[in-house]
Order: sequence, then C-alpha cells, then structure tokens
Amino acid sequence: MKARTLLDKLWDSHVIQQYENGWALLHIDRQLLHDLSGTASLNALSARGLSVHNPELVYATPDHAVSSATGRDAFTYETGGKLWKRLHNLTQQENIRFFDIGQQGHGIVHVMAPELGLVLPGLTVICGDSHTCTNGALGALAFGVGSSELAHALATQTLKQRKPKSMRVRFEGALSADVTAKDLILYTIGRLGVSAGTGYAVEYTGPVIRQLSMEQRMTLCNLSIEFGAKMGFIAPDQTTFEYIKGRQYAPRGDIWDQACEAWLTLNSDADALFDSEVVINADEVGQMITWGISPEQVICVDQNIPDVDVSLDDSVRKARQAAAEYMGLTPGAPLAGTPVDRVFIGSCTNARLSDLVEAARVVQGRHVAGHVNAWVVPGSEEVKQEAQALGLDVVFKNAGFEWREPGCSMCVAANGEIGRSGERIVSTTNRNFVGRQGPGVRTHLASPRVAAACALAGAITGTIGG
Ligand SMILES: CC(C)[C@H](C(=O)O)[C@@H](O)C(=O)O
Ligand code: SF4
Repeated sequence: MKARTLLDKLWDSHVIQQYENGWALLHIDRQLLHDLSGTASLNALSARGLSVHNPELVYATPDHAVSSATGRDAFTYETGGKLWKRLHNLTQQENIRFFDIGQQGHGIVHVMAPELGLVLPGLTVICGDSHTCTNGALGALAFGVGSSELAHALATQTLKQRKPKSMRVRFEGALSADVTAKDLILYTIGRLGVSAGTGYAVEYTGPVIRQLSMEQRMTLCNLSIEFGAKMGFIAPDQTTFEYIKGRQYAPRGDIWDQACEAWLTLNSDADALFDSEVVINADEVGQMITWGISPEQVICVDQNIPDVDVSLDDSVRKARQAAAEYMGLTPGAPLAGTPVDRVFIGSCTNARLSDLVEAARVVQGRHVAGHVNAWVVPGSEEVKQEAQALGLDVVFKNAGFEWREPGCSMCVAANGEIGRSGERIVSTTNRNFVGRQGPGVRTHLASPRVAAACALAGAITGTIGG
C-alpha cells in the first residue's frame, strides 16, 4: 500500500463520496457552535425549516460576545445578550448541549472543547471559526468553516471539502527555557510569511514537538491559520493520551485501550511524501513580539524594528511604512522600551492554565506599572477555577491585574471590551490587524511571559533567565 501522510489517514477515513479534482463528501464527527457563527448557522437552518441531523454531536457555548466583567450575566453586554438568547433558545429547541456562562464546561470554544474531551485524535471537527485549527494539536482534522457550510453540516452531518496539499514543518533543535510555543510559531510565521500555508494542511513534527505539553501544542496549532493553513495538526502520542484520559467525554474502560491502540496508527508513514517540507531550527528562536499589523511582522524583543530602505521591494517597503505608521513606531529603532498602555492575557491562544501559571511566575510579588491597565481573562470556567485553586487570581490581583470572567473578550473586542484609539496593547492573542482590539488600537502579539513582563515594566521588554 502507498505510504500515507497523517493528512491522508485522517481524510481517507472520513470520505463518504469521492468527487473530481480532490473534492469529497466528508463525515463530520463534531460540530462546535459559538454565539456569533453558531447562532448565525442555527438561524439559517431554522429559516429553511431544517433541523439538526445529529444533535448529540453538536456542542455550543457563548464566548465571543459575552462580557468578561466580574459579576456579569448574559446581558451585561446587551448586543451579546441578544446573541446569547438566540443561541440558548435554538440549542434548546434542537436538543444541543449548551455550556452556559458560569457553568462547568463553559469557555472559549477552542479551550472548552478539548478540555471536555470532545476533541479526540482522528476526528473531524468543525466550527464557524478560523481558530478551530487549535484542536489539531490532539491529532484531529479540525478546521474553520463558513456559516453556510456549518448549516449544511448541521443538517446532514457531512461537508463537501477539497483535500488540501500537505506540508510538513519539522522543528529541530530545542527551545531555550524562557521561550514558549507562542514564540516558536510567531518566529515560524515571521520566517515563512502569512501566506506560506495557504492551500495546505500542516503537520508539525520533530523533537521540539514531542517535548511540548498538550497546551503548548494547542498554542502552536492555534496560529496555523495565521500563516494561511486552515488546518494544522500533530500526531498523537503519550502526551496526548495523558491529556485526554479521564475527561468528561473521553472513552473509558476497554474502549479507552482500544482507542489508544487505534490512535497510535495516526501518524505519517516514514516514507510518506509531502507536497512541501520546511525545517525550522528552534535554537534560533528568542522571545518574540510583533511590531506591525500582521503576525509576520515579528521580531525578537531585543531586535530593532525593520528598517525601510530603498533597496527593498516597493510593496514590502510600503507595507512596512504603513505598519510602522499605524503602530506609531520608527523603522530601524529599537522596539524594547516603547511604553505600553494595556496588557491583555487571554484568548484561545494563551489563556489555558499553564499560560496563566507562566505569567503568574513573572508577576509574583511584583506590581504592574502605574499607567498600565492589565487584564487576565481565563480561557474557560475550568481554567478559572483551577487557577483560583492555585491562588493565581490572588497573585494577579495583588500585582494590580484585573482577574475577569472567561470568554474571548479583548481578543476580538466583539463584546464591547475595546481599547481606546492610539492605545498600545501587548496581547497574548493571535491577530494584530488594524482595529482588531478597537479602532486605532495598536496590538503587539507576544507570549504570556513577555506580556506579563511588559505589564510590570510599563514598556516593551522580555523576561530575563529561565
Ligand atoms: C468571530 C469568528 C468567526 C472569528 C474567527 O473566525 O476566527 C474570531 O474568532 C476571530 O478570532 O477572528
Ligand atoms: S479568543 Fe480570539 S481568536 Fe480565539 S475564538 Fe475568540 S476571538 Fe477568535
């Protein structure tokens, strides 16, 4: 039999019907709904008089448009309240499990789904959200879809998709102690560019991947879409199994052993061929931070902002100039030392327990600079509760951070929590687009460690030592 990549194995096992030119009808194993796209697709379905085919494979949670304020309810942010109500009512009507705010299981959809054991190796997982690729960390074929595709899948439990090309990104070497998966993926995007993965499904491999915890793998896979790849995944191993074991929806007993055995076959055959191969040397990765308005505009925190000289290609020069202008920065100058107004530790990229532990280690016993408004928004109710059990909320509050309720919050500012125009925010999120955190707001993407260090210094800086 022909050697197969992990993509081939994940794909082949879900094909119901093969069409021409790489198109196929796939079975979808899990569908996740949130208060923006989930509500929209259920609305579309009910407008057509259709119902959900397999409600037991669909799970919903309100994350984007709910307030993160302490003591919030669904209507603290009124626009979000309307979406919440619609999602709540439609999921009830369709018998879909709804993980409501304040309940165990609630959280940012890409945080709560793996946490509950809803995402398992080998499954196809879709959500009307581009960061569904996060779930690839567990060895699932997980990808974002549009609302009409989601509506189709809700009605049929299938989806017509074109098979992407395969890319292997192999991480050689080792990460130094003060460098995280966030730095690794930002560095990779900086090297390859935001379009390098377009049309590909990316498999991340190599010794560095095997050393990463499950949560770090999720951070890495989360930014697959930020270099153009709809899906990015990692072959499951013991780290994956240990993470899944005992979770609410995970297989148990005899089925567990059978599942692990089957999951161990989910890897690329040694002689499988990829359409594209990239090798990244992790030894070269430092603490990264974006300086511009695209995740590829990224440097090591102690490097200078790239210069804009005449030798550059016209379009590159103009793009850099425009980015520096929007960001209020000077090309060629150091980035470190630039004053920051806000720090946001949150999002499906970096608001899991280990992210908060890392950030808390940096802030422990210290205080946020007087002019900085610093927030921690846990990724889920479970993260919040576990962090509180460890006393992390107290560490953050004593340091001058606000400790808030779970949700997407300022990552996309769809819940009214936005920065003021001109404000500079160091953010543990995944997108630094113009206006992402509010009109005129300047976003710098970084790891939780770097974000925490910036909050203390009141300016862009890295952390020292391990
Ligand atoms: C709102 C949603 C559809 C969107 C996405 O697709 O990713 C959001 O989660 C984001 O991060 O920009
Ligand atoms: S936390 Fe940010 S990136 Fe993640 S789903 Fe929410 S808005 Fe999108």
